[in-house]
Amino acid sequence: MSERLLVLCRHGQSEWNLKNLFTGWKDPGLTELGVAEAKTAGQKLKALGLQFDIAFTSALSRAQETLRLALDEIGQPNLETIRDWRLNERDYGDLTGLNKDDARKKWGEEQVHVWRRSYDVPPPGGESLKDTVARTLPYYVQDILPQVLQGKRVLVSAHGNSLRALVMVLERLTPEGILKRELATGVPIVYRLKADSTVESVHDLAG
Ligand SMILES: O=C(O)[C@H](O)COP(=O)(O)O
Repeated sequence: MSERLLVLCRHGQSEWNLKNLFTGWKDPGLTELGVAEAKTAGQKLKALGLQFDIAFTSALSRAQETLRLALDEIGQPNLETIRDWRLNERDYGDLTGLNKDDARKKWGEEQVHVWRRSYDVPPPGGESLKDTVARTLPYYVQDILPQVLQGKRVLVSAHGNSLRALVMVLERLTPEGILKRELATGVPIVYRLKADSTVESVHDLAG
């Protein structure tokens, strides 16, 4: 029986995560901690005996670098990898580059939380989670899911909000449910899917 294995992993801490800046489509590299988180992610997957047949990542270097470091740990440095902008972080629009605490002081805690975590309220000039779902979900359905259903073991290295978009669909979360769903940096989530593409099991490798 095929495994129908799908692992989603948010990139390790980036330079802008450390500085607490809205990042979106900007392309900072990983911090030392981010590098360590990426390696730990690979070690955890290896410890579970997981191997992969194909990987997907975004067009941004923090996700690509996380994938490279994790695959080195797993012992699959040359795994076939597909990069696509549709897995990029949500575009944070006019907030990009601003400090998140400064934004809270300027617009208030509640407004900033709505921009960061609501389903359909976009930050000024940027993408809502709904807009992000509108590009990541078709990509998942057309390019990633068929590989999983064919029995390929799939690893996806991407971003907090592009992965929240997929988690919302996989875990059938409501717009209220996704509000509270946080993805930690460098923590793989291991899904096994049923033949009908719904989730059979989910295992968050935090801690
Ligand atoms: O783009 C960013 O700033 C982060 O990667 C995700 O930020 P968030 O947790 O504020 O959505």
